[in-house]
Amino acid sequence: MSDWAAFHYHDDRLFAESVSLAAIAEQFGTPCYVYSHAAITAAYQAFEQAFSGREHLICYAVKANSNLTILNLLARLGSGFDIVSGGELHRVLKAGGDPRKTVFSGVGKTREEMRDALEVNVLCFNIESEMELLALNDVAGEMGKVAPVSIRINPDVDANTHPYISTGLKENKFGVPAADAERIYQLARDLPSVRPVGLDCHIGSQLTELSPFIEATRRILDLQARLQSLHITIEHIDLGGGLGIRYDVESPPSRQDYVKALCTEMASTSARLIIEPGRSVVGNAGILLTRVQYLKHLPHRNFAIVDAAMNDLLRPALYQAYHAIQPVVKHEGETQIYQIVGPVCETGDFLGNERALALASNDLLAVMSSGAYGMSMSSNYNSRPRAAEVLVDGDSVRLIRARESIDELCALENIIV
Ligand SMILES: Cc1ncc(COP(=O)(O)O)c(C=O)c1O
Ligand SMILES: N[C@@H](CCCC[NH3+])C(=O)O
Repeated sequence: MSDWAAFHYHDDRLFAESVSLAAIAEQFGTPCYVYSHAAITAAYQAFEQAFSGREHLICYAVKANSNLTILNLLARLGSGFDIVSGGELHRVLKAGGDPRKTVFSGVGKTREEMRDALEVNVLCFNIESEMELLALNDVAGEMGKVAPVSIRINPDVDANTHPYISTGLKENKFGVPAADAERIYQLARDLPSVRPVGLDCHIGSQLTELSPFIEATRRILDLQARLQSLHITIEHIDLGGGLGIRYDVESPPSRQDYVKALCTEMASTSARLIIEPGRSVVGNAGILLTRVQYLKHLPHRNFAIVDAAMNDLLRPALYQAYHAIQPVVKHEGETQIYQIVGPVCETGDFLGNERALALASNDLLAVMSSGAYGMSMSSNYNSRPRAAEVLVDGDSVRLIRARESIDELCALENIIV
């Protein structure tokens, strides 16, 4: 399935699989995230098939989209998970995910989160500093356990992506410098309650070329050889996530070419290959459905004020990220250039700039490529309840997260007089 194939026009009306988005807006209201079961399945299976027999594990990065139904769908497809918090661990377990196929990443795991993960025997902790290693050794020791660990290496490779989502440069907070790795692995080997089992790196997100992945893999393999000479044997190599998707005119490598390139680099080792894709599994499997409230035609600029905002989809405001915006029903009318903005009281609250559209009040728009880092980064800013989420499968559409109510927004607050 090609990237946007799940969302297609039929007689000028935009559909998700076999369901019209206008019908979804009618039934569930807007703003509403709409995901395609077929697109998620196809993306996952494209990764899976590309390994063609090589020992591997796909650990879907939960942060990209952590809806329980989506995690459950991926778990049933055989996916493992990459988590970065106790909250994400809880979601994986609740969704039926297997903790023994779960890797725990993140620079600031708390001792309580370590305990919870040890309790359920996660596959591996991706350790990001020496202090964290010592803390885990301590926690595991208290529990009478030995924690399996990988050290996340910062390979100092430029991912050529937005600076906020580049993670593998030496100035980034992630991982340990390659120069310190041998010493930290020896420490891990000698500590009583951790056991080094893997090597880990993740250089950034929305990468559109293979070369940084290849460069990072080579540096990791070099390190594996140096560890072997210290008699530290690595059972798995986790190369993280980061494969980009098409938002606009990008042409990232296919999932197949990406996996094949990693497998080629890894041909000399029998270590199991782990990848942690997030965006490339769910990004183009979701859209944000929103309705135009008001149009404001000014001499110098036209605004379309829609009912979704930066609290629903933060990426444009945070990274000036581009998301295509398509009419749900194409109609006649004068095409004008609009800034598509939300109701939030911030000038940075926009979903798209300079978009040529023929619009009328009450029109529906689809903000494309919103399946990853959309709902999972949403907030209640301006006391706006979070959007509903639905999953389309063929001609069926089901609510997978109800729209939040105003009462729920205040539920944890007390008035102290
Ligand atoms: C450790 C780790 N693994 C995996 C991912 C998933 O990345 P992506 O959604 O770009 O595939 C991220 C986010 O960039 C991450 O920080
Ligand atoms: N939130 C980012 C990706 C961050 C990846 C987290 N390591 C985005 O929307 O593009």
